[in-house]
Amino acid sequence: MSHPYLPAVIELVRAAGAAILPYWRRELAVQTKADESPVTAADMAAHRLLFDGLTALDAGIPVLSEEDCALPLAERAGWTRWWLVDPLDGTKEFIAGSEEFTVNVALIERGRVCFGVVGIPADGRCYYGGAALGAWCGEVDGTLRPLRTRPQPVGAFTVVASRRHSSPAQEQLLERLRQRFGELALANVGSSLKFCLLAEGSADCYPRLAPTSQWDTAAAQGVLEGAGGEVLDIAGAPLTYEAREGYLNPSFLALPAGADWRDELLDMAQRP
Ligand SMILES: Nc1ncnc2c1ncn2[C@@H]1O[C@H](COP(=O)(O)O)[C@@H](OP(=O)(O)O)[C@H]1O
Ligand SMILES: [Mg+2]
Repeated sequence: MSHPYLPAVIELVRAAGAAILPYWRRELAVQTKADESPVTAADMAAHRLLFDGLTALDAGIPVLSEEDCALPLAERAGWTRWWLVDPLDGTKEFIAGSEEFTVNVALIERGRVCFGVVGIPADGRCYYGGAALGAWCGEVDGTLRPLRTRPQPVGAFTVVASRRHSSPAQEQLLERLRQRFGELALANVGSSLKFCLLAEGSADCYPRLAPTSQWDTAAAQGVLEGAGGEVLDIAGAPLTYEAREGYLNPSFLALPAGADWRDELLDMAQRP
C-alpha cells in the first residue's frame, strides 16, 4: 500500500538532503535560537525547499517546520491535516561533522502520523513508512528494503539513546534495564536515526526521558509504526500530535509492538 503523496515527499526529502550537503564539513556560521539550540544556513536551505515543495504539492495542507513555528495555537487548533517538518534534525551532530543528521517530513491526520519520511543526506539512504502502509529503507543503489522490528532481543538487549541529551530519570531507567536484562548494548546515535535502527530490527528500545519537540519524532514514528513498532508516553498511551501550546513532546518509549517486556518497561519508567 502507498499514499498518493509519498513518492513526491521522498523526492523532496532527497532534494533537501542535497541542499544541506554543500554546507557539511565546511566552515559554517552557527546562530543560537531563543531556545538555545543552534541553527545554520543548511537548516534554512532545507526548510525553504521543503516548505515550497510541500506547498506546491498541495496548497491546502499547512506546513509546520521547526524553522518557521511561530504560529498561534488558535490557528493550528483548526488543522486536521498538516505537514510536520524538521529540515535538519541533529544540527549539533551536523555542525560537529558527524553523519548522524536527518531530514524529516511527516503527514499528520487528526493527531496521528499518516506517514513519515526520514532522509539521511550523509549516505543517501531514505527511510519511510506509516502504520497503514508498512515501512522501507530506500538504499543508495535504488533497492527497497522492507523494515521490521524485532520482537525479542538478539543477544544483548540493545538500547539506542542520544549522544548529547539525557536526564537523571533516563539514567535511572537504563540502570533498571540493566538489572532486568543484564549488561546492555548501548548505541548512542544522534537525531531521528534512533527510531530507524529500531524499525530495522537492530535495536530493542529507544527510551527518551528527556525533551524533544514534535518535529523531532513524527516522521520517524511513522517509519517505526510501519515496521511494527510503537511510541508510547510513560503512561502507555500512543504519542500523538494534536496542536498544543508549544511543541514539546512528553517523555516517551519507542519499542516493538507486542514486546512481552512492554509492561515491565512502562513500570520501570513510571516508578519514581
Ligand atoms: N531541551 C530541549 N528542548 C526541546 N528539544 C530538545 C532539547 N534538547 C534537545 N532537543 C531536541 O533533540 C534533538 C536532537 O536529538 P538527539 O539528542 O536525539 O540527537 C534536537 O533537534 P535539532 O537538531 O533538530 O534541533 C532538539 O530539537
Ligand atoms: Mg530536531
